[in-house]
Amino acid sequence: MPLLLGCIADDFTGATDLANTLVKSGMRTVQINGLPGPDSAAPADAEAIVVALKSRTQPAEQAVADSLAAQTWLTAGGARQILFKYCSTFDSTPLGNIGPVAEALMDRLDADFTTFCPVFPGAGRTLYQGHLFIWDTLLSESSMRNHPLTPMTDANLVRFLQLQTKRKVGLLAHQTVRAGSKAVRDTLRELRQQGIEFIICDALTDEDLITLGHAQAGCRLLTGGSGIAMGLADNFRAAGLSLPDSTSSLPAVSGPQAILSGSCSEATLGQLQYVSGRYPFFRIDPLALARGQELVGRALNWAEDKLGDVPIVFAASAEPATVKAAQEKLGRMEAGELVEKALGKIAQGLVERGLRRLVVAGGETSGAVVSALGLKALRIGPEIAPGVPATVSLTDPPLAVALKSGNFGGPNFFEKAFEVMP
Ligand SMILES: Nc1ncnc2c1ncn2[C@@H]1O[C@H](COP(=O)(O)OP(=O)(O)O)[C@@H](O)[C@H]1O
Ligand SMILES: O=C(O)[C@@H](O)C(=O)COP(=O)(O)O
Repeated sequence: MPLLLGCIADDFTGATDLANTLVKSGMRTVQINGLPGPDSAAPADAEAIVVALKSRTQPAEQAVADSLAAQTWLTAGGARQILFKYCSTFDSTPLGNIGPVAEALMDRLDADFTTFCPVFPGAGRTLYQGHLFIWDTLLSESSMRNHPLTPMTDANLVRFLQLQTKRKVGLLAHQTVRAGSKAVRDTLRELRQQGIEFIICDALTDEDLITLGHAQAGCRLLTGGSGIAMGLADNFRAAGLSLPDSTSSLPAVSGPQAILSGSCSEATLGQLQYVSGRYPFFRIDPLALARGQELVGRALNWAEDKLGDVPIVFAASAEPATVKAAQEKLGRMEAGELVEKALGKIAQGLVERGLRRLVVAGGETSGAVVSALGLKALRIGPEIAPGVPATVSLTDPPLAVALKSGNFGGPNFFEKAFEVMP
């Protein structure tokens, strides 16, 4: 079966979230971590490939360059449609990177418009009249307003995306989505005739997302959260490209287990609280790292007699006031990088000491850890929680890995992850 769908995810947890949706919709999917070399071949049996980048928080120019390189590779591999995946909470800053990356992809693919829909009802993300809600709360009033790298303080995505682009941004409202795919297609055409090239799409339910997906059969580019992928497999089937059912079984991986967390999201803080006292816990303090304390070595010595069946935890995660204090001393990005580097080195040290089963919390953190470990590709398995699948790395020996987006999962997520992981 040839490659059908090429996806570019702006972070690593987002990539596994999308790959999870694609596998559930019946597409054989492989996740590639980081930019593939221009000469590396696309995996032969994948119908969908998700390239995981760390472009959410890069300078916009770099994010654009990496995204275009990923698109070039995917298109050369045969992808008929490109999906740019960003966060269901639209994580970005007024400077980008969602707008600039979408513009560059549109130009490259010669598309005259593209749609934006971060909606993920399973995780409580809905969009109504252009306003993004997290369950019953506007994005700007949710804990996302305190995000360490991309604080989100405007729930009106039409207004917010307009700050990132010179293209005219408009809205495809929920009434149209409810009216079905034909109404969506007609309205997209009308909006384009009015000179609107960036179209934010309302959606409240999985059904709405499927309608939006069906309406965009054959479009070269679409953008959104993982939910926008729900209807795409149907389009390929309808075009006569029969997809065999993908299997979500993974090879069993046994051995010592650990959790690495750099996520400061509310859900992660609750999940860490749940395991503190149950699992051995080592705290990483960015201020201590900045003072040059050899925390990585200490963490690995501490782990030496604890690595085993009971997961051990390394976490820098902290409440907003503590994060703010560290950022004021070190800088926002600098504090993040210090922590990410330390967690990456700890992950390397743990694998050298026999670690085989790993859960990472946080998108940026996952990017840093997976890159430090050189896990170039992941096979996607069963779902642990909405948006978080169990995966196994295509390395020798394989590692069982779960990459958890900051705000995903219930309070007992970590416990559940080790149960579901193969
Ligand atoms: N105590 C801390 N102080 C400052 N920054 C931190 C702290 N702990 C983690 N960070 C940084 O915060 C960022 C969290 O982002 P990420 O890993 O994407 O988590 P999430 O998925 O929850 O958004 C990372 O760059 C991480 O290194
Ligand atoms: O769409 C989502 O919410 C996730 O797939 C995602 O991208 C989350 O990012 P992090 O919270 O930074 O892990």
